[in-house]
Amino acid sequence: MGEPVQVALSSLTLTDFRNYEQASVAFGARLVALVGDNGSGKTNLLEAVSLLTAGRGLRRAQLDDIRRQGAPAGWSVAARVEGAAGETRIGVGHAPGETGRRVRIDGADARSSEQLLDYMRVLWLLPAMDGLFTGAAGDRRRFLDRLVLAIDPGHGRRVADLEKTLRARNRLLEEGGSAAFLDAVEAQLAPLAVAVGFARRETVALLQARIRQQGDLGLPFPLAGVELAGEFERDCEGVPAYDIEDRYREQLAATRMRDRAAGRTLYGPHRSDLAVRHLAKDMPAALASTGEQKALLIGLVLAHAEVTSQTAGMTPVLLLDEVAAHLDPGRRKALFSRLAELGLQVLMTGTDSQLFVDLPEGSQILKVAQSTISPYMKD
Ligand SMILES: Nc1ncnc2c1ncn2[C@@H]1O[C@H](COP(=O)(O)OP(=O)(O)OP(=O)(O)O)[C@@H](O)[C@H]1O
Repeated sequence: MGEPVQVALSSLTLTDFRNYEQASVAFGARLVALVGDNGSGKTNLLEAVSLLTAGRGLRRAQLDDIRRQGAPAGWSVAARVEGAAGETRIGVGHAPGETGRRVRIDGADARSSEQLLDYMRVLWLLPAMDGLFTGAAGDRRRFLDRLVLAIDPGHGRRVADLEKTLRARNRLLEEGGSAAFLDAVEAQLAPLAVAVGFARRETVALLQARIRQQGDLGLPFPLAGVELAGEFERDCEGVPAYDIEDRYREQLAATRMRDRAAGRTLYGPHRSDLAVRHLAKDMPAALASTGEQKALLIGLVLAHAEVTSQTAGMTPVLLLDEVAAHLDPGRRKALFSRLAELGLQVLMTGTDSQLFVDLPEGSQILKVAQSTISPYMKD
């Protein structure tokens, strides 16, 4: 496979987006640091970029909550992205009363946000993800689905359809729907479950392979062992897809009473988990120290960025919110040089420009203050 296309945003314009009334920024480098005080709008800027891809963005916010407080009309984010097709103008927006997010590509309305994945893949790490390994399985599953989405653009739609169909089954159970209706819904559910499970397994296998190779790179980030976990996953091991589909349908039909009593479907890929281990210590990631957990997550995201570059043929854009602040200077430097080696565009935030002194030559430091973004000048 050839070299991946290096994808990068060259500009971003925000209109009535969170704390920004109108702000524009030109990105002149792959590694970009955003420096600003607490509450200045750094994460909001990353959120704007995270909305330029399929999904609900890094805060999973309601579309109308994003609109700048007091703004009379809707919000929008417009960007220029350099990639295989040269420069493409992409944009998203929402106005009060509209049901979904509007997506524009080169001046024309796009059918769905999935189309944005043709131009850019985006992944993020946030302070809220510090507890990912110790927290709820649902958060890890969502994180995994985001990893899958960057590699396999159809995954978002499949997961959304799976969730919708599960809700339909749960509603039917609750309302005492007929067996025929339940049969029909379960017949829809089974292939979706198989497709979602299969896409997750593929991504996890690619990550496992990449992480094994990362061992040779000598990076100061511990290697993460990743595995899909859960009853459904266990039952699927070594079973051909068509058998899994049949078995899942049978299982659903046999557990209607139990699921009705529970008020939800208790078995399926919607209950799967991503099990992460600290390989060198041979222990679950949840038992590693806070710093080790952060480093594990960074290692995982670096491996994922490589897998995305290879499988999608384009480098992903990474959003690293307050990641630098938690690393010692040695690890920070190692992270910066690895990001530069991988040719990724990375937008990272911090409250202190000192955090970014070791950025390689040619990186860009921007200052975020009073809802404006400007080149950083030393005081
Ligand atoms: N819809 C909105 N309208 C106006 N302002 C908003 C809206 N939503 C959030 N804000 C404000 O945007 C400001 C910037 O938030 P943001 O999370 O980007 O800060 P930050 O620079 O990342 O700070 P920190 O370093 O504390 O994480 C906050 O003061 C927040 O109250």
